[in-house]
Amino acid sequence: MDSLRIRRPDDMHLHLRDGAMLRAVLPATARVFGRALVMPNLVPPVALPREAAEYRDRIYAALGPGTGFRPLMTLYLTEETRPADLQAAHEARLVTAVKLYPAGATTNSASGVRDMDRVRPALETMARVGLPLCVHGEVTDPDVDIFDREARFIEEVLDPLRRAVPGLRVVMEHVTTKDAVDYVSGQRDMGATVTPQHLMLDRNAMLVGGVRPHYYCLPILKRREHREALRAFAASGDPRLFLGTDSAPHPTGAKEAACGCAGCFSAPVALGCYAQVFDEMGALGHLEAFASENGAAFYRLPPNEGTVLLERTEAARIPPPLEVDGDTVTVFDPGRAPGWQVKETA
Ligand SMILES: NC(=O)N[C@@H](CC(=O)O)C(=O)O
Ligand SMILES: [Zn+2]
Ligand SMILES: [Zn+2]
Repeated sequence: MDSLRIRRPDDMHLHLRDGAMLRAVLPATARVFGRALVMPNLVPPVALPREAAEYRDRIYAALGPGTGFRPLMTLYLTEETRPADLQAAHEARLVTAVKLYPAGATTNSASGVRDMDRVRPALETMARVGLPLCVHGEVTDPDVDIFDREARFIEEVLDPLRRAVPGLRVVMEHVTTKDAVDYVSGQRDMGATVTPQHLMLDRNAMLVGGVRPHYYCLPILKRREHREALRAFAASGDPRLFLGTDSAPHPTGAKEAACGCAGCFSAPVALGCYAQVFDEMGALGHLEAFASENGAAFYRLPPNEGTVLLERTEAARIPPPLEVDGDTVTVFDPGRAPGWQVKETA
């Protein structure tokens, strides 16, 4: 098979940022994806319905006319979030999900949750009205090794939370471990996203022969056996798993620094990277469900109209850095040609 036409996909985990960065990175996503679940970790966070509406309007303004792209908005859960606001934002169809960041877990998570008991009423309201919770699944205890933080989160936070609030639909975002795969598979009311980098790379790629800051993201790349578990899970066609790039642009200067920040800007090459992985796994037949159906079904949205045509190619090139505000944003490069690229959209 040298080309593959699939229904237009959705990116169910995307960072668009704001201002000049938003304008620079948005076209790469809007060209390929029908919709994207837009993460709320701006500074300050998108925590109130009014802020989500204003952010949505800024995204539409940056998009300009003539694209069919639609941002799906999220709210940032804080210990001050009012359950009534969540219900109203859900009923007005303003937001598609609510995002839980454990305080301090990742980029721009300082306003996140410290004490899960304080958000229990919000979670109960969400379960009642059918508003999903997306989680950044890492504990933040400084005594827990960074490579163990996802597994510990499942045990100590995620499973207790799901037992305490039955019926709450939860997406474990950017899964990185076999532990997450083992937990998610077989559960009801659960979804999971996985990024291109966690399917393609392990921690050796980041650390052997020199430190590669453009591979540094959170949760951090793990050892190979975890990557293999993620690839097998994707190749299995499990309907719980769907496409969420976690494309997370940062200025090149902020990544190539003594204290570089976390996030890979993968949007321009993401769909080709996923296709490459499914191809390597002999599972291209499951790519369309992963990219274009499972996420929409989880969020109870109709699938997109339209299609994208992917072609197998030796000539796929990683695009040059984008220029933003006197700096650049470096595009994720998995270190081998993605092997597939988007030829056209219809
Ligand atoms: N994944 C990352 O490493 N960074 C994301 C935040 C996140 O998704 O955790 C970002 O906003 O930069
Ligand atoms: Zn995250
Ligand atoms: Zn993210």
